Amino acid sequence: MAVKMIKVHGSGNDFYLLDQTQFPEPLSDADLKQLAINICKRDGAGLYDGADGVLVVDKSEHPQVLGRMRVINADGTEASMCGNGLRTVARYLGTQNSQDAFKVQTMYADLKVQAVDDFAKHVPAFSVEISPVSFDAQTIGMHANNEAATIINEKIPALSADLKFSAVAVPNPHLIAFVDHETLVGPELGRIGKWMNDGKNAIFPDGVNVSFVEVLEKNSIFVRTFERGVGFTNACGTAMSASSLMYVLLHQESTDFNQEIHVTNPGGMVKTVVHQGADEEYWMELIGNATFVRIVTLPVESALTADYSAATATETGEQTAYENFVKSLTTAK
Ligand SMILES: N[C@@H](CCC[C@H](N)C(=O)O)C(=O)O
Repeated sequence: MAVKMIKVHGSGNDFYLLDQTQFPEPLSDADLKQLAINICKRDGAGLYDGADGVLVVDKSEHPQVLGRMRVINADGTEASMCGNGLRTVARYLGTQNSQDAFKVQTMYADLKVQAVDDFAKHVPAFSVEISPVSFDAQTIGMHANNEAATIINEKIPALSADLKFSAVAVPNPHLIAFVDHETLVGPELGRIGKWMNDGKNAIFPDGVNVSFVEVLEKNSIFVRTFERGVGFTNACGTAMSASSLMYVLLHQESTDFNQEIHVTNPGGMVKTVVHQGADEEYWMELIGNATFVRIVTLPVESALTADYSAATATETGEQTAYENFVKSLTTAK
């Protein structure tokens, strides 16, 4: 049996999108895990250029929901949410069903998605809802500062003598520190990210996505992320949304809710808007590219045994358009 997948990305955070409805029977969770571990490997060991994860698309029985997204990280673990991935799944389901605005089922919530104006020619874009938000240590899976119930802009001495962190689930767990430029590009993010995702540490036993954020100017931030289950990534959509939330909450003297925030990352840029709902709950809009790079086909058995000799690929041409878009951002500065 052949499997068809689309290589997609949002801000260079790249995935294989796998529609389970193409099979008479969906792949088992064990097979999905093995597939992700195999095909996502980098440096020529995986399928083409590898990936940060696999986005599994399936049917949803929920009302007004066009499909369900599951996120399998490159190491085979499952994540509760993926912001960059959700935009590409939204594009996929929207095209299939000829709809522009609908909901997608994710692990903890049915999230609103909507097609928006292209970022540039052949750079289609989507806006997706990021929620629910929680600062609760138990929800985040955090055991820090003598079992503190929340950590918002506070030092965690076990992690760093200098940096202040905020821990937030959106709903996947994030640890965020606002830093200067030197720290942003320095080794500290890798040290903390690797350590907090080693599966042995007592602070985040289930791992956490760690981001360093530099404020560039009003409503403009740069976010660099070490992702749980992946490592350094070009961009993490939920991290950029969580960082935008912390930016608004911690910089109330100069910004506020409902304002557009420009978020740059090593792979490109997105826009975010932080909202506070009627019941005081926070939610974010994440707006960015949803690029389809190539269509890949190979026998399922080959994917499960990491044999890519029979794989075929058709390029869409969108990657060149995306790279030109990113170049134009640098030239515009
Ligand atoms: N890249 C994603 C987040 C993927 C999940 C993360 N690695 C986790 O385990 O929580 C995004 O764009 O949000």
